[in-house]
Amino acid sequence: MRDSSSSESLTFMKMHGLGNDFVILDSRGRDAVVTEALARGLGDRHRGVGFDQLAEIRSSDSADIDLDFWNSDGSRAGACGNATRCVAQYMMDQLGQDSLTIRTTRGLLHAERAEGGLVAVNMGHPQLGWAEVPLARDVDTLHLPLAGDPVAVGMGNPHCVFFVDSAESVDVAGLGPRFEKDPLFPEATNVEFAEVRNEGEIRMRVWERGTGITLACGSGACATAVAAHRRGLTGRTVRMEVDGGWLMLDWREDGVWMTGPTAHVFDATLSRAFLEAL
Ligand SMILES: N[C@@H](CCC[C@H](N)C(=O)O)C(=O)O
Repeated sequence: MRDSSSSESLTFMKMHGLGNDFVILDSRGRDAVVTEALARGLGDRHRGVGFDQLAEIRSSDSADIDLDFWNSDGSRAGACGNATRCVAQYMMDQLGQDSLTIRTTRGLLHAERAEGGLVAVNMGHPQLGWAEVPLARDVDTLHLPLAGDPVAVGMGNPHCVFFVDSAESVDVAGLGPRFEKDPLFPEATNVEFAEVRNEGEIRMRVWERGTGITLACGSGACATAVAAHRRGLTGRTVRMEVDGGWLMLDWREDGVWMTGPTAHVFDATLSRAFLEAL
């Protein structure tokens, strides 16, 4: 999907990782095209294309690519694990490489092909201090002063992880937006509900900041694995079942690795009329 822009139209890819779905624009070799209005317009599942996140690939002078993310409400996201894996798959195929370096606002990330056609990405070291998450004030990130005793973890974006007896019975649509905008999180937060099945397996459901319920959240899966290990509930390696399938998480010396599938659904072109109406 190169040569993706002209004054009249804009081509894009639709990909997903476990049903966490993305519109991806390849803007290498040209000026960035994404604005808040474009993200919101494209993110509309009725009048646009629909996505959980929009990712824009840019030329990089310090990595294979630079990568920026937006949520469907037009807000910026500092990290998106599943979109990073999808873009890595696309770029590794296109460049004929087995690994890729990606510069995001989170820092330099490393992705590589994994067994069985899966893609792994090192999402970096978790941010465990209150100011890094970020939180509004100095509190213990392992026991937030909120109902339900959640854990806060930053993965380049904020996460609030609740441990529950049954993930299936949680009212994610009701509780998610309530905690997303809690004043303890000055930049709002993603909200995860995790049921630890055993020390190597977690069931997790998620409410994403700026998007709502999604079938998977890669950075949320990383944050949940970190929170569970910090609480002494699991080892450093876990299998995680999300609504869209399974992810593997491994909190290593060099960061939190996440491995899972990606899918390229279609390529298409936005009409000039759509772009002009934004
Ligand atoms: N789906 C993502 C996370 C997307 C960003 C999030 N909604 C935010 O605003 O931080 C993932 O796979 O990590």
